[in-house]
Amino acid sequence: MNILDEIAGRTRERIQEEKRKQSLLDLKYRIREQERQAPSFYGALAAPGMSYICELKKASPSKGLIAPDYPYVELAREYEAAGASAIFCLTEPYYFQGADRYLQEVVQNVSIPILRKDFTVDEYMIYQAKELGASAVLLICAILEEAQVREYRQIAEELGLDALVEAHDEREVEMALNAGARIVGVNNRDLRTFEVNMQNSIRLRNMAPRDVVFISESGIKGFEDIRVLYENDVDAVLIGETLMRSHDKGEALRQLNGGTLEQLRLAV
Ligand SMILES: O=P(O)(O)OC[C@@H](O)[C@@H](O)c1c[nH]c2ccccc12
Repeated sequence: MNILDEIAGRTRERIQEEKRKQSLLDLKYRIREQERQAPSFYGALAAPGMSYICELKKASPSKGLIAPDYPYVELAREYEAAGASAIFCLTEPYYFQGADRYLQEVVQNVSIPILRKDFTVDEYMIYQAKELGASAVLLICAILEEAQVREYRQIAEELGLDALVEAHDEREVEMALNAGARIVGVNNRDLRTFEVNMQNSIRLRNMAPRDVVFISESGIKGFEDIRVLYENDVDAVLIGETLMRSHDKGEALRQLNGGTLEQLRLAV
């Protein structure tokens, strides 16, 4: 069994437990009481120029512990001040050491959109994301059927959330588009082997129409990576480890952007 299937299985168990504490019906009821409308994730990324999405990730299966000290609210504020268009907040507890409350607190402390980064395997998780205040959810093609991607995307939409559909190869990009995805992320890291290849998103970019927001994810380390992606019509980049490990987030983003804030139009 590969790591992705393992995480998906563990997530199913976790969600079953959570449902026992609060049923889907109760959760739906709580959401109806909610007044806050989260900022648009799609809108933030569709802006002209390269958009930067920064990730809050304490640990990962491929890298182990990345940030022993994890002041997530402070980090989120730094990302926002540095010009990030959006933030991905890991909530998966067992492999990424995330937590729902990280997301909940971050949402209350920044005004840019936040995506709940988790392994969505049940509609319940989309309602949870809404309750936590997220602007978007992640749907990973490799652990879902096309019909599920479509259904989950529609549920998200009904709740006013965007869905980022993550794909890794031709077949999955096709699946994402068939399921009606408006935001497609291509992971440069093969979650089955952990290998990173930037050409992956460049190669797949042309499969998606121009109005689909296209995100290149993982393994992005410097300006050269970003420049090539930008020249190949990638709308946004998702950066985790490089930023988590840098002390000055503003300076790190400026370097990624080629030493300036203008060249690729980092939105500040
Ligand atoms: O830390 P990196 O190499 O910059 O990667 C970030 C992000 O792309 C990666 O964390 C990621 C991409 N897709 C995911 C799905 C689940 C968990 C994590 C991920």
